[in-house]
Parts: sequence; C-alpha cells; structure tokens
Amino acid sequence: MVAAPEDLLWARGLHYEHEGSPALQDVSVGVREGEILSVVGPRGCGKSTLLGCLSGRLVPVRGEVWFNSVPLHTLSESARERLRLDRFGWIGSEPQLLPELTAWENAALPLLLAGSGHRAARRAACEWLDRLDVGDCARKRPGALLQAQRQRVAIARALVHSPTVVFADEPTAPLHQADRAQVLRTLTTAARSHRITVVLATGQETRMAGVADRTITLVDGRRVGVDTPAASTGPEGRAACSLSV
Ligand SMILES: Nc1ncnc2c1ncn2[C@@H]1O[C@H](COP(=O)(O)OP(=O)(O)OP(=O)(O)O)[C@@H](O)[C@H]1O
Repeated sequence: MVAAPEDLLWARGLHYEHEGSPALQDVSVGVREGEILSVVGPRGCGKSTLLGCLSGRLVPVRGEVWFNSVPLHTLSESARERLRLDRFGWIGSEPQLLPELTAWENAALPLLLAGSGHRAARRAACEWLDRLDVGDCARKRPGALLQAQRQRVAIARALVHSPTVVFADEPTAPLHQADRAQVLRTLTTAARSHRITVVLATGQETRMAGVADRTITLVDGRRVGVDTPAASTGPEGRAACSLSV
C-alpha cells in the first residue's frame, strides 16, 4: 500500500507481537485529515494494538507508521512521547483520571504539561467540560463522579489541546447502553466541528461504528474485507450526529 496524498496518518505492513504471539500481521491503513475511521472486529483481533502502533505507544516489529511525513517507527521514545503529548489525544475504555485532581485539572493536564498558563488552561478545560455536559462537575474529584461523567472528563482531556488526531479505544465500553451512543456522538461531533481526525476502535457494536466516515475490519490481526463507507452503515450514520458542541 502506498499512502494517498491526502493521508495524514498511514501505516504499511505492520507486524506486532505480544510476548511472541502475533497481534498484527501485515496491516496497512491510511487515515485522511479530518476523517473519523473506525476499526472493528471481534475481541482480541488486534484493534488496541493497531491504535497503539498508529499512536506511537507501541513500536511495530516490522512495518512503518508515518504521521505528517514523520516516521513514528524510527523516532526515539522521547520524541514519540513529545509528539503524542503535542499532537495526539487518547481515550481508553477506562477514564484513568488522576484521583487527587479535580475534573477541570484532569481535563487541563495536556495544556499544563505543555506549559500553558494556569488560567488559560482552566478556561479551556472548563469550556470543554461544558460542551461535554459535565461543566457542573469541574470542581469535583473523580471519586465523586459517575463513570459516564468520568469518561466525559477523559474525552475533554483528549480534546483540550486541539490535537491533530484522537485515538479512542472502545471509549464507550464501560458505559450503560443509554450513555454509549450519546458519548460517542458527543466525541465525534466535537471532533468534526474542530476538524480533528479520529481513529476509533469498537467491538461488535457495528451500530456505534455508524458514526464514522469509514470502517475497516480486523480478524486475527489481519485486515479483512473492503472498507465500509458511512453511507452503508445505517441510520446512525454521519447525518444522525446532531449534538451541538
Ligand atoms: N499485553 C499483552 N500481553 C500479551 N498478549 C496481549 C497483550 N495485549 C494484547 N494481547 C493479545 O494480542 C491480541 C490482540 O489484542 P488486542 O488487545 O490488540 O485486541 P482487541 O481487538 O483490542 O481486543 P479487545 O476487543 O478484547 O480489546 C490478543 O490475542 C490479545 O490476547
């Protein structure tokens, strides 16, 4: 696979092993600027590993990952970490907030770590918490929040520094069914309005994958099938994402 000119992020021939067992085998993918790409497949098919490699958290044993003409696969660990802090956001399936910090302090962390002033960081964090409907939780610590509220704080933290790409690894996994679609739409609507590229791993919930522009499928660490554009993913597709942020 050769990167298309409009690809912001692309990988070619990725192989990754966890303790000697193959988790990705010869996976290639390109992601366009502003695109919401979902990665679907059954448990253990390699979705998290692929997001790990694309985001520079993991280094493939073979293959290449390029972001904006920067070869992530050959960068030093510190350079990858710097790039991740500056340009990427990460949302995991658990919020993983720092318990001793308030919600706004957690959400502001990427800005504070980048050296932003306290006041500006607080303002930006509170704006995102408001957009994500948890503005009234800003002064509370994670222990006083519901899981769905904590996950919204984690989403605010992933978006607060206007990253170029957000990686979301099963971001709705710990939520109740009723919260899932709303949290996912909030994330994707926010990303679209700020032209943030999103790579989203989801399990078997293909209805959730309907918020994406394009879907790729992994099975046993390999890409299978053809890409699925949003138009064919059903009534929860792009047009349905109408939450205002
Ligand atoms: N830290 C690890 N150590 C050993 N094996 C691992 C590790 N992480 C993942 N694996 C294995 O690698 C394969 C791919 O895992 P991965 O988590 O990437 O898949 P996934 O599609 O994200 O799964 P899930 O839907 O369960 O999150 C699986 O067989 C998994 O058991």
